[in-house]
This record gives sequence, structure tokens and C-alpha cells, in this order.
Amino acid sequence: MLSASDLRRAVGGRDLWQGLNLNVAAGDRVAVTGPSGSGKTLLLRALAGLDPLEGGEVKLQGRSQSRWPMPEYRSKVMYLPQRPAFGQGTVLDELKRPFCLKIHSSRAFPLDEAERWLAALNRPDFLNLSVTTLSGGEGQLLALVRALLLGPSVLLLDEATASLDPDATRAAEAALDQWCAAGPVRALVWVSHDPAQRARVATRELPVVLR
Ligand SMILES: Nc1ncnc2c1ncn2[C@@H]1O[C@H](COP(=O)(O)OP(=O)(O)OP(=O)(O)O)[C@@H](O)[C@H]1O
Repeated sequence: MLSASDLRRAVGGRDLWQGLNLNVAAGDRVAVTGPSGSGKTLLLRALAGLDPLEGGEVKLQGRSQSRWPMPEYRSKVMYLPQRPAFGQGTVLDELKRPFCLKIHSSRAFPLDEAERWLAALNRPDFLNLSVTTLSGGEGQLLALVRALLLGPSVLLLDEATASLDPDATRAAEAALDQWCAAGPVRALVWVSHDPAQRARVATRELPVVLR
């Protein structure tokens, strides 16, 4: 589904990593590991088409990233940052916002599904909260639900539960598990510093090694 071959990334004139390869098939849950500063975020952002690479090639469904229309590519390979940014308004406004974009405009906003995910995350009364008042963990839950509703093929999670308490973390993991199982062509690539979480959620690990 998603493949990366011989990737190289440098910042400030030094190589972070090179010769990095990755293959993600449907149903895969890959944990990206490595010390702080090794370039895990930069890898996920490059896979999402948000950051450049100094070398190598990323392909989605056998087609080079550079040959995809970027909005379509990013609707299929979605990056979930550790600290998501929101606009103004309520949680409901924020969940609806991407459905106004051209790439998603053929789909109606799935309110029932949003309510189901929020209930599964123990946030049944979330929709009318103002996004400017959300805690860091609540912001992560909103970003997660937004991503699940948009339904990418590959979801790139960058410490996406790092601000959640243990119960909310388990609920988010269960929601992701359920989401993955519900579609034939879904996969997760997950950066997590927590070995116990990686053991729970990942089917294999990709170490990012400093060069
Ligand atoms: N836009 C940028 N310009 C220059 N250097 C950057 C940029 N973004 C990140 N870096 C540097 O690249 C290195 C890798 O950053 P990155 O955020 O990918 O690390 P990480 O492995 O995700 O770290 P952590 O585990 O602490 O989140 C760091 O040294 C960081 O300072």
C-alpha cells in the first residue's frame, strides 16, 4: 500500500538517516522507534507529503508520491500531529471543516459516526465545546476523531496519545483497533515512546537510527 525506499533526510547539513526503507501493507500496524531527535516526526511528515526528502522515493499504491495530486494523496495518507492545531468554533465545527474541502466534498458529514466515536472515547458531550478551551489531551481526541471520520488508508500517528491519561489512551487504542478492523485497506504507522503501548498496538517495529 505505502512503500518508502532508500530515504535520506538531512537537517542543518547533517544526515539524520539514510537508506531507510519501509513497506506498509493493509492491516499493518508499524511502530516507529528511535531516540528523541532521531527524526521520527520528520519521517512521518515526509511520508505524508508535508516535508521534503533529500533522497529516496515514497510510493502509494505503486505510484510515486510526486505523481499524486497532493490533496488526494494527503486524504489517503494522513498525519496526526502530537499537538494538533484548530481554528475557531466548536468541536462540531472543527469536525465538519474538512468536509468543506473539495477533496472531501462528495461526502456528507457523518454526524452519527462522529457521535459513536466520541461515545467510544467517553466524550459523549464533546460536540458543543469550544475548541479554544480544550486541554491538550482533549485536542488529541478531537484530532483523532476527525482523522477517523475522514478515513485515510494510512494513518500516521505522531505520539498521538501522549497527552492522554491511561484510560483515555486505552480508549483511543481500542477506537483505532476498531477503525482498522472495519476497513479492508487501512494501516497505522505509530510513533510512540512507550514500549508498553508499542507492544499493545504494533505488529512490528521500524527503528529510526541516527547516522
Ligand atoms: N524544520 C526543521 N528545520 C531544521 N531542523 C529541524 C526541523 N524540524 C526538525 N528538525 C531537527 O531534526 C531533528 C529530528 O527532529 P524530529 O522532530 O523528527 O525528531 P523526533 O525523533 O520526532 O524527536 P522526539 O522523539 O523528541 O519527538 C531534531 O534535531 C530537530 O531539531
